[in-house]
Amino acid sequence: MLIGVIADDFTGASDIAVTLSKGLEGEGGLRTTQYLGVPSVQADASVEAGVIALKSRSLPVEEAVAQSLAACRWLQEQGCEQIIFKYCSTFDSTDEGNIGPVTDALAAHLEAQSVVMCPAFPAMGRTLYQGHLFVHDKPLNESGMQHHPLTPMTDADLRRVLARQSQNRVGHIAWQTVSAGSEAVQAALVAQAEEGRVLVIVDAISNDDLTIIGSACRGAVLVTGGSGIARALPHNFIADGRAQGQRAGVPQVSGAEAILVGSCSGATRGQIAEHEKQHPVLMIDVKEVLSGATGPQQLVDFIQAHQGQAPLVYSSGDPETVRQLQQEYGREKIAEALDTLFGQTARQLVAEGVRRLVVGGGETSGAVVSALDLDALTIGQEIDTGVPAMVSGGERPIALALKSGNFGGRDFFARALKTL
Ligand SMILES: Nc1ncnc2c1ncn2[C@@H]1O[C@H](COP(=O)(O)OP(=O)(O)O)[C@@H](O)[C@H]1O
Ligand SMILES: O=C(O)[C@@H](O)C(=O)COP(=O)(O)O
Repeated sequence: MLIGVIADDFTGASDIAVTLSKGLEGEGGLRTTQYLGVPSVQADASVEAGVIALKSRSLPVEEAVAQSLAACRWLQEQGCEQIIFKYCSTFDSTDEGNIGPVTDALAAHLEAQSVVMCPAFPAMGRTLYQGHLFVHDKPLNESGMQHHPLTPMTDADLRRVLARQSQNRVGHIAWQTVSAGSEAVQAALVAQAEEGRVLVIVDAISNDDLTIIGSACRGAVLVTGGSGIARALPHNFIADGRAQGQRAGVPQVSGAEAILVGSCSGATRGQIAEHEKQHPVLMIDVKEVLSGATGPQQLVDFIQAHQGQAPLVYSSGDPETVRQLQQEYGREKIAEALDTLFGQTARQLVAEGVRRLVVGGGETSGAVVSALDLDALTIGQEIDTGVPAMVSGGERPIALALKSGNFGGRDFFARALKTL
């Protein structure tokens, strides 16, 4: 294994897995496998990039650090020369962490002197300029992310956000340096290290910038960012003749279907509204879940009664509904109850023969996939930017699409099921 990724959520893991397997246009990427948690066995020798999906974005800091270090050690045991810590392109975190503390711990473990931190994902409108993160034409804190149920983002200056989370000094490499090329970036990283600035926010506003940064990261033991940071990293190994470049295969699975959605993002709510125009949709009443009046059986019954019609169940609410519910019951209590509900529903559905599953939301995907006890997923065709079709191993494979809340076109849900 050449590149090892520690991803802080499941949708983020599949986003970077498809990026590594695609590589640069016309060249191809690495043979990539996504693992669900830290594997207890060795990886298959054919794997060139291994992505470990954790559900650590919203864990207490100590647990997130411990799990990330365990993942890092396993990846090192598999021979990885470069570790990537993948977080969200909208830098989803709280003032306590977990991006800063996890990067601090990985940098210390790997003895990295300066670490690139670049969540930019221009293909999805996330650009980083003068240390400030934008989502299309809005600063992060006006993009809708200020309403996120678990990790509300209220500051677009990532240097400030990171300084609140990290024990290390935070540095910055501005776009003007990036645009001067990879040697300029390398020299700037050395200069930052000499000043003791270990965590270095690096601007990027285009794929060309990411290619320059990727080239500057040749030989770096630790790189961090959104999936965009990985687009040019396979090239370093392919150019050295250490990998051949490959194209993603298309998984084919037939069987019953379900769509489970817990993301409350504006994009996802728009996709649900679009889906509802032509398909059966069930809204979950969160209060009834908390009182025990609604459980997995109702969800399973709905999905089974509408097989073949792309049935969707969702808990998603608008910012005002979420705010009121959280005020009344508490953020963690709701998230835990919904995670349990979606996890149990998915388990029952698979036991009853569902084989094609689409999930909306990172935490929600983590809850669903963890409940299914899958180990490794093969990466297939990209359905929409950052969302691949994936297939589990074993005699009864399951096809999955795990959609980040903010990703996908308006008709994503129906199209995803057709692709699986
Ligand atoms: N109606 C709701 N009210 C409050 N919280 C909700 C509601 N529906 C879902 N949630 C919670 O919101 C969070 C959404 O996070 P996630 O699944 O990661 O989506 P995203 O990909 O948009 O971040 C989950 O923790 C989920 O349990
Ligand atoms: O980088 C991204 O935007 C995604 O890969 C990601 O991490 C998605 O997280 P969620 O929006 O919580 O699904």
